Amino acid sequence: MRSAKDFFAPLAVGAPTPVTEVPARPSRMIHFFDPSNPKMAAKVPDMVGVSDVLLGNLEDAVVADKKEAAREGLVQIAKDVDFGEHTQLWTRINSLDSPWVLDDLTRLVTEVGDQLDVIMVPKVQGPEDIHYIDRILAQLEAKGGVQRPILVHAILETARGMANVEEIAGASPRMQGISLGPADLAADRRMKTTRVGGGHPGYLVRQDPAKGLDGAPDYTGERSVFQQDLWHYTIARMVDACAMHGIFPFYGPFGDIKDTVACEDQFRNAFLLGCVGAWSLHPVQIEIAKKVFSPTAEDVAHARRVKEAMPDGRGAVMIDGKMEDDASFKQCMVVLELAERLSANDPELATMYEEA
Ligand SMILES: CC(=O)SCCNC(=O)CCNC(=O)[C@H](O)C(C)(C)COP(=O)(O)OP(=O)(O)OC[C@H]1O[C@@H](n2cnc3c(N)ncnc32)[C@H](O)[C@@H]1OP(=O)(O)O
Ligand SMILES: O=CC(=O)O
Ligand SMILES: [Mg+2]
Repeated sequence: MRSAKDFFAPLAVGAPTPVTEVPARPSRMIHFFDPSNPKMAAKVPDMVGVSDVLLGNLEDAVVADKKEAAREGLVQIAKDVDFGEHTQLWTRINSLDSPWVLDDLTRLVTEVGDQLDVIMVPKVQGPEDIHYIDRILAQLEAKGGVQRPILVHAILETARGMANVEEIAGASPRMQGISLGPADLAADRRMKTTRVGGGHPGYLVRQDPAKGLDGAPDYTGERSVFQQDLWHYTIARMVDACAMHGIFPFYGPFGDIKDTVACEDQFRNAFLLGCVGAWSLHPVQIEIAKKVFSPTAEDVAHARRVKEAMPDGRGAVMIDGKMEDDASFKQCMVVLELAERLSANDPELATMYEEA
């Protein structure tokens, strides 16, 4: 562990100074595209301003013989496309034990380092992986003359990464956030699922049997079942680790593209638990994330009323029959700050909140 006094010092001569606070930029959806897929790549310019984050994926879902094409495609996109002020460009590099990662980092940082906001690192096992990335990024930033530090986002998708999540979150001032990677995590944990995120009909609780006429349980009667959330523990723990270190938690992929209803539910669970965004794998998921990860007009209106009733955030008042005090005031401030930040980039949202 570095001492507190040199935590924010650059890790290579000539590298930019690390940030002391992670910028809170709108990141409701991290939209994945494969830069080696000409159809997807061609859509990137039109998605600027539509998606908060566009991520050129180099890892899983890109076949081995397309790895170089994906890397070069992303370099070209970063050079050609103006991402403007409101859309960030991220990449997901190959895993640290893969034959591609060193070239991913070297090529991208030295060639288009100033265009890249965040590098997502898959299968992070512990703080040592972030320390490795931290140092090599500093060396490459110095070599490429990169002006601002590239931030790092870890995917939580191994049991060991899960066990080390707090240390991962605090491993470097570059840490921007963490995403849950439910597909790899399920495999690594040896869960018996075959899906990319979301729930499972077999993971449920069943109502107790009613009593029969003889007072004994009637095991033949109808009983309600309630599907449970496979990811509750993991997301909640990730959210705490991120909040503790001032970085941002995200839900990852939802693979059932056609099930837009369950996708919205999964995203909303993550939002309510504290996540700021989720991955979008298909254009249809961008709108779902935008809807879910923007506070509702109703919540914004309520938060404003609480703020008006308690201008200094202290005391206790009744609003619509409910007690509000310092703690609910703070929750309202979280909602209002997010609404303000999002509406600064989104005139439609700004109008919706004005009219709320
Ligand atoms: C567990 C993990 O690691 S998850 C992260 C890794 N996985 C990914 O990144 C997957 C990204 N997404 C995809 O590859 C695709 O969306 C798929 C394979 C899921 C579905 O693709 P398709 O069957 O082509 O979907 P569909 O036919 O509905 O596509 C409609 C159009 O949207 C385009 N499109 C689909 N996905 C995307 C995308 N992510 N970004 C941009 N455009 C896209 C298609 O190219 C197609 O274009 P066209 O109308 O010009 O032909
Ligand atoms: O990379 C994401 C995952 O779910 O695995
Ligand atoms: Mg994965």
